[in-house]
Amino acid sequence: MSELVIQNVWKEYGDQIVLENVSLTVASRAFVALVGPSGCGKSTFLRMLLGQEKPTRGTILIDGQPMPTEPGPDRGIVFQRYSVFPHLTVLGNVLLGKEFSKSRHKAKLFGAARRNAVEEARDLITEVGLSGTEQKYPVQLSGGMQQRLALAQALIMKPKVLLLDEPFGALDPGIRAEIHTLMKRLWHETQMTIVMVTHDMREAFTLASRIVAFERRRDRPEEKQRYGATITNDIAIWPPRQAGVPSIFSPDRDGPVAFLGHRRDDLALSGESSEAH
Ligand SMILES: Nc1ncnc2c1ncn2[C@@H]1O[C@H](COP(=O)(O)OP(=O)(O)OP(=O)(O)O)[C@@H](O)[C@H]1O
Repeated sequence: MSELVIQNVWKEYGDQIVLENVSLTVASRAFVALVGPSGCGKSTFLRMLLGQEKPTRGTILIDGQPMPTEPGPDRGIVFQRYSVFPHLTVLGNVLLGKEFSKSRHKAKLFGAARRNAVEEARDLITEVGLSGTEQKYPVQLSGGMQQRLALAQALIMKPKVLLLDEPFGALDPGIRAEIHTLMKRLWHETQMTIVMVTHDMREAFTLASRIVAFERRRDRPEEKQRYGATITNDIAIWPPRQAGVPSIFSPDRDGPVAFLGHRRDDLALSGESSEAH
């Protein structure tokens, strides 16, 4: 639901140039997969989109505004591991964002606000296929279930942009395929803009609307530290994919789109309808 504009971004750590002159416009409701060799700066790039790291040079705009210098509720993130809190139950993990957004220090909700938040959290837990696990702790869940929980935890804040750092990298192939189907459905329902780092090209082609490859163009080993990675390939998936518009061409097309609360308002106005697809 948000456009990201990255303009001539460089990232350096001391003498090391990690990213060199990266420019990229990510359309609203796109699903971009970032691929590239290990250590080329994909996670660093994602952290800049989160607002956790600042570019050394260049600008990042979100919906035309400079990227805030701190993570905020409009940007969610899921990592390969450690996205969820081990000492909180499933319900507690999903509620956490809501609690912090109400009271940074106490992180508690009361009365009707709590009841509404609990209801919303339970709906989301059901949505990601974890119904019945509300009182369990992450250690009692499988890896795939923990990643479903991490998605619910990120989604409760209704982020406009979801950042995924190899979220399914540690999962077995079968579990991964299941969670891919969920991920696609959630993308269509929420119509978020998604940027996902992955090492798995099959995953990139299964999920993304666009694949962007980072690499060091100039690669003289003796000068490696002095060159950063930049975009060397940019592939648009055909037939085009867009959140909210499941494709009839896709062999693994998702079921009907239900919309998770933050439906794109102009969908009805433009006469588009998910039922038509
Ligand atoms: N906070 C930091 N301080 C100093 N150097 C850093 C920092 N974060 C990342 N780097 C360096 O930046 C480079 C890129 O790291 P990054 O984790 O972004 O790569 P990546 O492409 O995501 O790698 P991988 O695919 O292996 O996860 C690495 O050489 C890393 O050591």
